[in-house]
Amino acid sequence: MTSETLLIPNWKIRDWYSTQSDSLSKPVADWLLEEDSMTRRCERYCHKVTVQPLFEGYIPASSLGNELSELPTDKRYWVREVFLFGDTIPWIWARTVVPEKTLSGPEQQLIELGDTPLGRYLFSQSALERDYIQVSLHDGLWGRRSRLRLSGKPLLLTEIFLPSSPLY
Ligand SMILES: C=C(O[C@@H]1C=C(C(=O)O)C=C[C@H]1O)C(=O)O
Repeated sequence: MTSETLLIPNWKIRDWYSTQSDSLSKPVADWLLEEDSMTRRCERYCHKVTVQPLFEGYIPASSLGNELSELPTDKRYWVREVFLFGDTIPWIWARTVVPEKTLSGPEQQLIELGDTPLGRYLFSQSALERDYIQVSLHDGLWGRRSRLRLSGKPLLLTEIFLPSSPLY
């Protein structure tokens, strides 16, 4: 299955709704409620994790869906969408939305990640906090949305677990 056939329609992300987490089986909950790096978790299930950026750039608030209600108002937002691969298999589609005000100081590195997994930066920062994790089930695919903070500055991370992911 090529990555092109796995594009997750953004409208699904914009119309995100959370699913009652009490409906989770333990194996699925272990994945979705992972507090540590998802990249590091995936590395336990393959030889190499790689990330393929699909989109990186600034977008206005008007292009965000209900992600806007989870983030402070800002002039524009840095959006990064990637596929995360376990060896050659696409396992996760991820979308990160970062208010421009978050991109101050060392967080400016977030716009220079390229094919470096976001987790390599996030989990090297002592000032990383996770406000919450919401879980969701869209068309049979489990997903989670985390609001993270770096030195108190927020960003929103949505991860959709693709059919070949070891979560299933
Ligand atoms: C956020 C992490 O990194 C992974 C890589 C991402 C990226 O490179 O944009 C996004 C989400 C994760 O699946 C993580 O390791 O927890």
